[in-house]
Amino acid sequence: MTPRLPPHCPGMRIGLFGGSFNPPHEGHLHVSRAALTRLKLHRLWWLVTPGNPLKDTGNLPSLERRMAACRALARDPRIAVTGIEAQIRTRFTYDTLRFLRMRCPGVRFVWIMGADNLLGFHRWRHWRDIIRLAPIAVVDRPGSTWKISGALSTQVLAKSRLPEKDAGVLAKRAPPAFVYLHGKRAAQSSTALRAASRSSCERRIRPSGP
Ligand SMILES: Nc1ncnc2c1ncn2[C@@H]1O[C@H](COP(=O)(O)OP(=O)(O)OP(=O)(O)O)[C@@H](O)[C@H]1O
Ligand SMILES: O=C(O)c1ccc[n+]([C@@H]2O[C@H](COP(=O)([O-])O)[C@@H](O)[C@H]2O)c1
Repeated sequence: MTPRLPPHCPGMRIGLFGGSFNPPHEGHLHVSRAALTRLKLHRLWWLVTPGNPLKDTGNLPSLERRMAACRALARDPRIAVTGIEAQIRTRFTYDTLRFLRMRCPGVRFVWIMGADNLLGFHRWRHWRDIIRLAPIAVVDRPGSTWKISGALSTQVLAKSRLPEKDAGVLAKRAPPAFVYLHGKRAAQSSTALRAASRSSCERRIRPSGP
């Protein structure tokens, strides 16, 4: 199947924001707005993963369900919700970036992720090659800020780090190029939302006492 991609053209600056989105939440919107504004992007594509290769995906809702929830939340005309990775039959960012670079010549892609993902980035398949395929922007997240300085990936990326004030030119830089975006942080997480929905469900089914 030839994947259908959101509208794009050479010269466009497009952020790629991969995630499980199980479920999507305000934190995803916060990252999206920060990336669009501070990196001066024209568009942001949410890449809803068929399943993170490093997570247990046994209870992951279907791609269709997660994409529908993403569409309901991301009501910004600059954000496109996509299932590109399922269409090209991969779960690996390296494959996705290679595919998109080949398929969309002239488009300036930037890989976007939260700081927690940077901590485990050295476990991603071909992570050192990913760094050469697209500039990377990391958005700060509560719980990860102070830990990232010790991360192997941060140390490798340090050589290519731009000062935060230059974030607006990241998309035009040849990779490797990296920026860490501080500022207002969002505390929301899918884990917390899943836990909240489990406990409200348990309260509903628990007998109400003697
Ligand atoms: N509040 C947040 N602040 C910064 N980045 C975030 C935030 N929430 C999610 N992200 C980033 O969004 C991307 C997709 O994350 P994901 O869909 O797994 O959400 P999550 O809240 O991290 O989920 P989970 O709690 O299940 O791990 C990742 O790069 C993650 O770091
Ligand atoms: O390519 C990899 O090896 C790899 C390993 C772990 C995560 N990723 C990608 O990281 C993105 C964020 O995943 P998640 O589950 O933290 O939302 C998502 O696009 C995953 O496909 C990619």
